Amino acid sequence: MQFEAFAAAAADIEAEAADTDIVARVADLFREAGPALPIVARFVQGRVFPAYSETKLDIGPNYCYEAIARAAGQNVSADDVETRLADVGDIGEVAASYDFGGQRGLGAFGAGAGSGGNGDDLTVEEVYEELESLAGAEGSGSQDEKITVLFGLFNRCSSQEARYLARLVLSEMRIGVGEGAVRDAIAQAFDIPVESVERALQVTNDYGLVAEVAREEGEDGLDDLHLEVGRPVQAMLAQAGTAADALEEWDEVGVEWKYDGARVQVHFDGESVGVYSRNMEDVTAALPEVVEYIEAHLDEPAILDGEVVAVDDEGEPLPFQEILRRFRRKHEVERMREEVKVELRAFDCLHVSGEDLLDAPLVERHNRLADLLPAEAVSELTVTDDAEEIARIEDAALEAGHEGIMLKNPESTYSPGKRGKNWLKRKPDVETLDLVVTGAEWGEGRRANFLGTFLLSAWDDDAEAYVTLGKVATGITDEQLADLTELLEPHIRSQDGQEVDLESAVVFEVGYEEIQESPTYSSGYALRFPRFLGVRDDKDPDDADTLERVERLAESQ
Ligand SMILES: Nc1ncnc2c1ncn2[C@@H]1O[C@H](COP(=O)(O)OP(=O)(O)OP(=O)(O)O)[C@@H](O)[C@H]1O
Repeated sequence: MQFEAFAAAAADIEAEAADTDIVARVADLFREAGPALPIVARFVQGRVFPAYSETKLDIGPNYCYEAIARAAGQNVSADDVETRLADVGDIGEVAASYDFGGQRGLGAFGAGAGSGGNGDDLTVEEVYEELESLAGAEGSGSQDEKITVLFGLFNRCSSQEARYLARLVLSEMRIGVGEGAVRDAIAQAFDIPVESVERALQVTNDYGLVAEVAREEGEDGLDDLHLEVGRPVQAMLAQAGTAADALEEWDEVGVEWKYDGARVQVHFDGESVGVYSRNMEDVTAALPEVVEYIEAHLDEPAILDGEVVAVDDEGEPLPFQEILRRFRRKHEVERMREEVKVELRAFDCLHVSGEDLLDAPLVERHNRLADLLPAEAVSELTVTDDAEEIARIEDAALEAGHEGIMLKNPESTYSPGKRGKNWLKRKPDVETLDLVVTGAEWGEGRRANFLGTFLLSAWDDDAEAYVTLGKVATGITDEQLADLTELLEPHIRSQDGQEVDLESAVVFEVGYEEIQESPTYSSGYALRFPRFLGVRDDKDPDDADTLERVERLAESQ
């Protein structure tokens, strides 16, 4: 495909406003692209190489300005280019403003310039090959080489071509084509259901490949694409959520500790290990412990998802920043290794021995994972419908120095790159409330001799009275119940069946997930999912939180 035709299409696309028109125009471009289709499918998003590719252009803006200046002619310097850029703010526009064709033949830097003027037959494939060679240039003199290659390209560009070449090189394509638009355009161009294209993109992460397979082999070909060890896929992501949300959505909840480390995808082909970061960069060299651990313990080819955590000498977790230090100082791995130890906590398994598990339910994937590695390297997954148990796991996670918990739909498949509702991250209560206990209920059965459920209140200045906010029964051990009963019994004012009325004397610190407006309690608010955190022995009821603070917190949520 002529680069001029690509540039013309890019200009058309840029001029479209509506998403459907953009998709339609991109689909046309894909149909016209011929053998250049895989390249065009990336260029149109401003990408030269596939997202997972190790090859990066890695060219500083200054080199691009220099190349443009050289192509523009002897009177133009890189500084001039930069000054113009400061005025217009778009490198494409700056590049398009020079008349490269008119300058041709001045050619002391003639690389690649020989053939032409405007309308030169520069093809998309040639642009790609040149950029690939440029990305490969290493060592001393490589920057000069890069400038020369780029100069050669600009020198053959019309003004429209220069506009999109400059933007492509500096990763500033910005013609309004995102991943979703390319996905939809592939589906439209080759008449394939969007879901098939989407799935193929998830497993390959390669827009060029998917576009080509869609055209050549249709839906069946796309369905035949699979995960490949060594080709990272995007990580499944989480939304913020609460235990109450999870219990409302699903019959049961898969609960895991949320480790505070760095996300990694571990690829093992049976012999060697590749470790990729959340944005799919190869971080194998920075994490030799992970490589050694996998080599020593994993017997089958597999793709695992997990977190690397930094630990101290006792194996206690260290803050996330420690891991970042490892990534930053990757040239000093051996020394850093002495300073900051890292360990893998795998929590998912995407592929084992040639079998893709993306469509298997979480519980099955986790079982497969548990079969592959020693328990120490695998997250513990508890499936439960019990709010108390979730609270206990959260307490244990925080106690062990971790960030909180993850709540996962046990039935859910693995969706790469999706921040959906099947994974919820629950971080600990940011705010807590100190509330006065104004009532309680006697327990039942084994707990009949203990006060069990506690009514929580805050002082309302206007009403000059305590108003109720909710009842807490979660987060309390049997032992604590005995102590609390002993503490509160002397303050019982009256009793009606199971329910007791208490004088204001004891203050509880409680966590909660949300404050909702609600007619259920006399304050007009209700705490969602309140949890007992402790008795504030150090506080009198007068020092407890007031309705005013509750109102403020409710507003700021
Ligand atoms: N057991 C676990 N299961 C899934 N993710 C976990 C687990 N433990 C720790 N994590 C980390 O938590 C992240 C989930 O939150 P999210 O997808 O929003 O990522 P994030 O944007 O990096 O958020 P955060 O800053 O909260 O980690 C994962 O990317 C992973 O790095």
